[in-house]
Amino acid sequence: MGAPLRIAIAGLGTVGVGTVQLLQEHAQTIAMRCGRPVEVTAVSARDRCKNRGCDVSGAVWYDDPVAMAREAEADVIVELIGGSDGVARDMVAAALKAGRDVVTANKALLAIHGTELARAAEASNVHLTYEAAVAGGIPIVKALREGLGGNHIRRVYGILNGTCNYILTTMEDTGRDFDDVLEEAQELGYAEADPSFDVDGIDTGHKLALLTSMAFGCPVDFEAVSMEGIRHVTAMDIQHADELGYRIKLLGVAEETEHGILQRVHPCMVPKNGPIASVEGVFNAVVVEGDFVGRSKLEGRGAGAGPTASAVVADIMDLAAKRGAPTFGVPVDGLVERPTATIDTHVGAYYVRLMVLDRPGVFAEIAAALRDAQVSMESILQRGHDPGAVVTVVMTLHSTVEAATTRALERIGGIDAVVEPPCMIRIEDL
Ligand SMILES: NC(=O)C1=CN([C@@H]2O[C@H](COP(=O)(O)OP(=O)(O)OC[C@H]3O[C@@H](n4cnc5c(N)ncnc54)[C@H](O)[C@@H]3O)[C@@H](O)[C@H]2O)C=CC1
Ligand SMILES: N[C@@H](CC=O)C(=O)O
Ligand code: NA
Repeated sequence: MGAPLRIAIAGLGTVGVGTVQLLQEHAQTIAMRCGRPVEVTAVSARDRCKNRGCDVSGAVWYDDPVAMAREAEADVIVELIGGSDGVARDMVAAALKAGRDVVTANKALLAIHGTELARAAEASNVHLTYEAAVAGGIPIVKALREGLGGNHIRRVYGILNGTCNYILTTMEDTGRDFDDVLEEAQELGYAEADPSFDVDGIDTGHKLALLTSMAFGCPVDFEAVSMEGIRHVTAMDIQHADELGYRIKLLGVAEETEHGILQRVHPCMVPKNGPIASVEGVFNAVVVEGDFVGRSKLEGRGAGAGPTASAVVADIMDLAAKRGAPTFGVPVDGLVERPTATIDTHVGAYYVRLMVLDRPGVFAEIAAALRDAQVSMESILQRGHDPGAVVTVVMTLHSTVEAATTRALERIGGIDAVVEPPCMIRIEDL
């Protein structure tokens, strides 16, 4: 048995406590598989006196995680605090500068400062690993960097946020309200410190930016991700989707297109019998399409203490066993800038829900707007009939370039009788 791998953990919340518990519960198995034990020698969190249900009394306590990253007697620094700037960024930078390997679950940090931090890791000849940061317990970082490394990847997509998938499937199954289900996801430890990151698609965007870099060998470009969340999806849309043969999922999609790499996050209607629709609750799924492997799908829990700790510990074990890869699959100087495509070049079909005053002539105005924008309608249905009152109109549109759909919907939104901005959800054959 080799010398212990000493680790210092900053952040003892949902993921930090889960990680300590896993390391303690499976200490023997981990030591056997790595050829050396893993010891937690230092910890840092906000409140030293808090009872967390895990024993860290054998570790040195630091009030300041940055000092811990610099000074602790540790080989690996584990950052489980969160946030793209402030203390998380400072402590990761300090650890890398001090020549220590870093494990983090922080996708916000890497999506924004990933290239700079990967460069710092290379300069110190250490590793920066982040399996927990993308799709929680699913080993997608390892799969992309290693298992699928020989492929030319054309598209990577999936359900990357456990909170949103939990909200959408619970709303669908129980008819409960958005806010009520979000609160439950927070209690279960799924949501980000600021849950708007989850429900506005930002967390999915962070993860997608990391997947894109690994899949396409380009620098992380979070700014290029088009993001839309699930706040505007109503119980009515979920019901309509069901009637049309779809389920609604928040997807992140990164794909090679004729205009460049398109990174997009938005709710989608996917066929009920397809491989994405069946992914429920806190589960995530990531699909990778490679030229030699074809389509490969990984599914598992995307959030919560246990699954996330599983991924953090996998990274720690790789470091203990001296297995490592460049942060984004190739050294930073080998990452190649690619042209980026914008969402208005996306081509696809659409579901549109309109709230309109029930009066003659409205359909003609809608049809004219679609005609002038060269958008072809597949179906239109008015739900209910109540002259002078507001009724729901549901349309599906044939495959069209998004710029045209946007143009048509802007005009439709301006029609007097249309009383709310149109709700548009993309339809994908995934
Ligand atoms: N909860 C989840 O399911 C998942 C979370 N993550 C990521 O893991 C990280 C941690 O998330 P959670 O454990 O859920 O958060 P949390 O809010 O439960 O825990 C954060 C911890 O950081 C500590 N902390 C905050 N500011 C600090 C400071 N200035 N100095 C020292 N300690 C400080 C807090 O005391 C707390 O112990 C985040 O980056 C999150 O995005 C990633 C995958 C899944
Ligand atoms: N808030 C995130 C946590 C994991 O990354 C999610 O819900 O997926
Ligand atoms: Na993962």
